[in-house]
Amino acid sequence: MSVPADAPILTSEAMRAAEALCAAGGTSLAELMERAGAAAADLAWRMAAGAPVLVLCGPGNNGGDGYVAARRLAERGASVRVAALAEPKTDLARAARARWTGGVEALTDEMAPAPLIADALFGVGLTRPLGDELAERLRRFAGRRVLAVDVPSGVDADGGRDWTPPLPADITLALGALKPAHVLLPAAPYCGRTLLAGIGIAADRGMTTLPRFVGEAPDASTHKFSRGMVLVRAGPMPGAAGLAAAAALRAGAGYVVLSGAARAPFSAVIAEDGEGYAGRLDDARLGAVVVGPGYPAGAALDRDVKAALASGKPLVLDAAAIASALPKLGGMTAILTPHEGEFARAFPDFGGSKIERARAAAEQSGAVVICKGADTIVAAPDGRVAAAWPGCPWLATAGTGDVLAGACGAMLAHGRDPFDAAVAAVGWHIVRAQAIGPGLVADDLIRD
Ligand SMILES: NC(=O)C1=CN([C@@H]2O[C@H](COP(=O)(O)OP(=O)(O)OC[C@H]3O[C@@H](n4cnc5c(N)ncnc54)[C@H](O)[C@@H]3O)[C@@H](O)[C@H]2O)[C@H](O)CC1
Ligand SMILES: [K+]
Repeated sequence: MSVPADAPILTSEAMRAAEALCAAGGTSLAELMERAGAAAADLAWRMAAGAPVLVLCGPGNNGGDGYVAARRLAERGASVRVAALAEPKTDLARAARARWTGGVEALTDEMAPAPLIADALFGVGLTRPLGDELAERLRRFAGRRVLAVDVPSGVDADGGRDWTPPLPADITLALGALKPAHVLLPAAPYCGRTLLAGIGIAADRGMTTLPRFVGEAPDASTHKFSRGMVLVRAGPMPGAAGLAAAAALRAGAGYVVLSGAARAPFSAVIAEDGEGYAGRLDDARLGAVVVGPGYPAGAALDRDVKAALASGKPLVLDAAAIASALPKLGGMTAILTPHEGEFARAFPDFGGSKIERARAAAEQSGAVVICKGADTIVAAPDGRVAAAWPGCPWLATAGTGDVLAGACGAMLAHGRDPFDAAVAAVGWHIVRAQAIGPGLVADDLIRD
C-alpha cells in the first residue's frame, strides 16, 4: 500500500471545479476522458503483461474512461472484453462507448472473468453504496489482479461515509488528483497501491499527501540554540515526557530541558525538578514548549498549561493538555496532537470525513491539528491539509505519540511555520519507524 508523495488531493466537488476550469481553458472534458482512459490502458497493459483484460464499465464517466481504455488496449493488440452494468448515461460516456467497436457483455453472475479486471464501474459520482447483488457479483472477481480506475467502485470518494468496496484493487489509478478516499480509512487499504495520472488538470495544492521528509543538516554557522530550544513539562508519568524530550533532541533540537523529572533517557537532556518551570518559560531562547505526554487531566495540568499559554511561546499540546488549553488558545502558535478519542473529547461537534473534521478543528482552534491514527491528517487553520497514509503500522504501540509530540517541539523550535513543523514531525516519525520496522518499540525511535 502506498501513495505518491506530495501529490494533490481534491474532493469530488473540487475535482468538478478543476474540470470546469480545464474546459474553460480550452481542454474539453472529452479530451480529459481520453487522457484518463489512455492512462488506464497504459497501466492495464503493463499489469496484464499479455494476459486477457476484462473492463467493467458503469453508467457514468468512470464507465466512459473504461470504454476509452478498452479501445486503447485493443488498438495495442491486447485481448480485451467489456462488460457493462447499464447503458451509458452521460454524453461523454455515450461517445466513448460509441468508439468502442468490440462487443459489450452484460455484467452477470455467469460471465467469465479474466486474469486482469479493470474496474471502471463508479468513480467520484457514486451517491449511495453499491447494492448487495452487484457487490456479490463483484466479490466473485476477488483474487484476480484488479486495476481500479480512479477509485475502487463502491467507496465514497470524499471519505465521509464508511462504504466498503466489494472488490479490493491491487493498483488504483487516481485521475487528475488523489481523492480523500485514497488516504483515509476505511477506503485506503482497498486501493492497494495508488498511482496518479495527472491528465492535465491544474490541481490546487492546498491539500496534498505528505512530502518526503528531508532533514535539514546543520552548517558551520549553526549553534545549539539556533537549532532550537525545547522545554518539555513532565507530569505524574515522567517516562512519557522523557520520551518526548529525547525525541525532540533526536529530531534536531539543539537544547532540551525536561522540567519536573529526575531522569531523562539521554544525559544530553537537561532533566531538572519542576521548581524552575516558570523561569524556563521566560527564557528568550526558548522556541517551543511541549505539555501533555504522561500528564492526566487535573488542576496541576491546568496550572502548567496556563503558564505555558501565558509565556506566549509556540506550544505542542498532547493528550489531556489539548482540552485544557483549548478555550484559551486564541491566536497562539500551537500544534495539537490528538488521537481519535482525544479529538472526540476536544471537538465533539464535528462530523464528516477525518479531513473535514481536522480542518474544522484547526479553523475553530486557530492551531495546527495532527489527527493521529493509521490515516494521520495534519490540518492548518488556513485550510491546508497533509495526509500521511499509509504511515507505518509498527507505530501502533505505546509511547510513539509522546515521541511525535517531542518531534513537533523540535520542528517548531527550529522556527518553522507550525503547519510545516507538524508535517516535518509526522514525516520524521514515519521515516524512523520504517527504518526500524518489525518489533518497533517507542524507545527505538529515539535511539541511534
Ligand atoms: N474529474 C475529471 O477530471 C475526470 C473524471 N472522469 C471520470 O469521471 C468519473 C466521475 O464520473 P461521474 O459521471 O460523475 O460519476 P460516476 O461515473 O462515478 O457514476 C455516476 C453514475 O452512477 C449513478 N450512481 C450513483 N450511485 C449509484 C449506485 N449506488 N448504484 C447505481 N448507480 C449509481 C449516477 O446516477 C450516475 O449515473 C471520475 O471518477 C473519473 O473516472 C472523466 O474521465 C473526465 C476526467
Ligand atoms: K472505479
